Formats: sequence, C-alpha cells, structure tokens
Amino acid sequence: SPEEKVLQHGGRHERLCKIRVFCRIRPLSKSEIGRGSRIVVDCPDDYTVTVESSRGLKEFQFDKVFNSSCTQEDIFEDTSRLIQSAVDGYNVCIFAYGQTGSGKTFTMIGDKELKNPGVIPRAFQRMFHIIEENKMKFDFKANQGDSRSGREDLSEQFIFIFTQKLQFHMKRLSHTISYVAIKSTLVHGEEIITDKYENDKYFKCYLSLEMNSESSRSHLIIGVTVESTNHTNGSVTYGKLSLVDLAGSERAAKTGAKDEQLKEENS
Ligand SMILES: Nc1ncnc2c1ncn2[C@@H]1O[C@H](COP(=O)(O)OP(=O)(O)OP(=O)(O)O)[C@@H](O)[C@H]1O
Repeated sequence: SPEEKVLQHGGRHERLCKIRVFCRIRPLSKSEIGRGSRIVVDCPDDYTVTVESSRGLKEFQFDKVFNSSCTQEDIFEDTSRLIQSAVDGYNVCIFAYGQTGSGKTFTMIGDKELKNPGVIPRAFQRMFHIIEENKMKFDFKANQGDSRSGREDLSEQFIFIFTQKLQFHMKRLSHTISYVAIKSTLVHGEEIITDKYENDKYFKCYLSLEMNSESSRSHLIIGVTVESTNHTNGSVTYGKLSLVDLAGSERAAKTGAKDEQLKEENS
C-alpha cells in the first residue's frame, strides 16, 4: 500500500503514487489514406491534443503528447527510467488504453517482425542490461492466479520466451490456460531457459473482428517481481513491473466479439 511505502521510503511518496498519462497519435494507415480519410487530431504543443468533432474542436491535456512522427525510441526514452525504479524496489505499471486499431499493441509490443520493438521488449532488454551491469541473479516466472478474487487471473494469459540473444517472443494465450510458468535465469550474462506449462493450447493473438482485421481481443499483462538484496546491510526490497496491453476500449457491441472472446475482453 502507499502508506507502507511511505514508511519505507520517507519523502519519496509523491514519486511512488504518481500517475502520468501520455497520448500517442498514430499516422493514418494505408487503408485509411485509400478511403480518403483525413487527420482530425492535432497537437498544438507537447501537452495538448485537439480533436475535431461534430460539436466543434475539443481540447484535452496530457502529461505529454507524442505526435504521429514520434518513434518507438522516443516513447521508450520517456518510460525507460521506470525500469530502473522497478529494480530499485518500486511498483511500476505501464499500460496502453484506447480503442481498437489506435496503436496499443504497436506501442507496447511492436510490429509483427519486431523491426520496431515496443515498450515491452525494450523494457526487458533494459532490465537484463541493468541486471548484467550489477551482476544480479534473475529469477523469472509468471504470476500465479489469486484464488480469492474468484476471477481468472489475466496474467496467466501469456507466455513469453527469451532466446539466448535476449530477443523477445510472445504469444497471447486463451483464458482457458490453467497454469503457466516460465523461468529464466541469467547469471553473469549466461542465460538458462526453463519453461513449463500445463495445457499448451495457446492460440495466436490476432483475431479477426469487424472493427479491425488484426484485433487482439484479450488483455495482455506481464508482471515481473524484482527482488534486490543489499549486501551491505542484508535488507531486501521488492519492486514490481507490470506491462499491460489492454483489449480495445470500444463498446463490445461494435466489435462483434462473442462468447469466450467477449468474456475475456470484459474481464
Ligand atoms: N505509431 C505507429 N506507426 C505506424 N504504424 C502504426 C502505429 N501505431 C499503430 N500502427 C499500425 O496500426 C495498426 C493497428 O495498430 P494496433 O494493432 O497496435 O492497434 P491496437 O490498439 O492494439 O488494436 P486492438 O485493440 O484491436 O488490438 C497496426 O497495423 C499497426 O502496425
């Protein structure tokens, strides 16, 4: 809880509780250009977005606005210090929210070929870098479900694999997965990968829907807990990094999602 952290960290309360909201504007896609669509969003400065609507120009304020020419590097530059914060014992959550096709998956994961990797693979690269630099030991496993909540644990909906070159691959899993645990150990730059999962019926993350031919109608939540031991005084701190690519925020009726897909999307 914030109170506990205040006691632990004294005056750093503000930093611990701070929420920052960024807005990213994506460029028009080829199909939008083909349909003759035009841009109705503008950012007059780094903090303001204006949107043309039937009731006039609407203005919104953000902590930062990234215009359509901003790169994946630009986005990560502004979030990367949070990775160090997680290693330092803070709880950090980065999530993407927006309607289908707005660019959440592109921002968080990247394009399919990973030529333009997004926040998640970059975050892991940065984390491995910090770990290697500090000669730390890395223990990595998927979160376990919280049986008290009575809900299916969303963090069980993923599987991620690191190759020896620390490349990042990921597959979204259906919520029917009963248990997933991936463990990866990195000691002094040498990586050992062990993985284990019961029920390997994962399915491809891209599902075709009425609003977006490549829509991912599931939430993706990756949680990493970082345990750091101070070898001078033996104190142990825990930081948590949660990286989330939410399902589209539009009304379900518009998407055509049904049954299991709809259940997963609503959770
Ligand atoms: N900043 C960007 N630059 C270039 N292409 C982009 C950008 N953002 C998104 N795209 C492209 O736009 C398309 C839709 O983006 P994306 O799949 O990330 O949307 P989404 O918000 O995750 O949608 P859904 O909620 O349905 O999963 C993709 O083909 C993606 O590659």
